[in-house]
Formats: sequence, C-alpha cells, structure tokens
Amino acid sequence: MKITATKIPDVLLLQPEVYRDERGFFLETYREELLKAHGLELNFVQDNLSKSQQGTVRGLHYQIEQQQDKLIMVMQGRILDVAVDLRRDSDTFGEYTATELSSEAKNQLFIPKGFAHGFSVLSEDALVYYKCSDYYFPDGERGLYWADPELDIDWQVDDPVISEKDQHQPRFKEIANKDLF
Ligand SMILES: Cc1cn([C@H]2C[C@H](O)[C@@H](COP(=O)(O)OP(=O)(O)O[C@H]3O[C@@H](C)C(=O)[C@@H](O)[C@H]3O)O2)c(=O)[nH]c1=O
Repeated sequence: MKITATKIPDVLLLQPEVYRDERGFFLETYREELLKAHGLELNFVQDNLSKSQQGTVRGLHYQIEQQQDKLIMVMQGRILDVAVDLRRDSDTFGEYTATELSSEAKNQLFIPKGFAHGFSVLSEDALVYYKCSDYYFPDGERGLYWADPELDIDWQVDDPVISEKDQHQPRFKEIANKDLF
C-alpha cells in the first residue's frame, strides 16, 4: 500500500497493491495496521455504497456531531472526489482538494474529520463504497453548497444531477462558527 498526501496534507491518497493473474486481480481494500503505521488510529463502524449516474454531484456533506473519517473507493466507474477543509485553525482552511478515483486505478481517498466531502460522477455511472468512523446522524448532518463561487470547484461535469437537499446548502461564508471545526 502506497500512501501519499494530496495538496492538503491530511487528505491521503492510498494505492493498494494489486495482484494480477490469469483469473483477474486481487487486492486488500482495507488493512487496519497499514493505516495505523501511518499514524491513523481509526475505528470504522459503518460502510456505505451508492450508485449514481453520470454527471451526478453528491455533497458537499459532513457531520458536526458524530464526526466521520471516511475512506472512499470506487467499485465501478470514475469519480472526482472532493474534500473541503473546514478546520478553522488549519493552514488550508476553506481550501479543497480534488482527486480522481476509479475502479480501474483502484485507488482510495482518506478524508479525516473536519472536512466536507462530495464527488461528481465522470463515467456512465459509478458505484462508490466508503467506510465511516461514526454512524449516520441526520440531526448532526451539515452541508456546503457544491457550486459556491468562492470555492470555485471544477466538478468536470455538464448538467449536474443534484438532490433537492444539495441545491439549498449554505455557501462557505454563510456557515456559522458552531458548524465549523
Ligand atoms: C448518508 C446516509 C444516508 N442515509 C439515507 C438518508 C436518505 O434517505 C438517503 C439518501 O441520503 P443522502 O441524499 O444524504 O445521500 P448522499 O447524498 O449520498 O450522502 C452522502 O454523500 C457523500 C458525499 C458523503 O460524504 C456521505 O457522508 C453522505 O453524506 O439515504 C442513510 O440511511 N444512512 C446514511 O449514512
């Protein structure tokens, strides 16, 4: 497993070892001790799977109570995975990092607590699977508007498909301090 930092040092790109033979391939999608060796003591308690059509943008989401570390991988297709730093004492507060993840590359993104997360679907559809370190808690769920001009994220999709909820999320400037980290 190769682990490298993205342009936001706490958001990590993971590249598991892929073993290929005449049957196909094999890889370990998660191995606790490897992340521990990298200083990450995680306790994943919930796994999620979503399928989305091309052009979908899901996010940007985070939880202020029951904060979640997330480990994201793509089982089918290609996505642009985005993390926005909402930690007020961070050098990269208000900045984002965008990483292409795909079933072909078999790469993964680790996003710690303190970030809003979202992704767009670049392929015909995408199956996205991710591990979370705390449970879904709707009352503590918060969002950030995906198309906030201040963030100016290039989602690399035309005619985005967005949930009703995500069309009405607050802009970065509108987020109260109590809803930041
Ligand atoms: C996220 C989530 C949703 N749900 C339900 C609530 C709702 O009825 C339905 C769809 O929920 P949403 O529209 O919020 O799904 P979605 O937009 O895919 O939400 C997810 O987006 C990505 C970017 C994340 O990072 C996740 O943490 C999560 O917020 O699924 C759960 O039961 N458990 C969960 O953990």
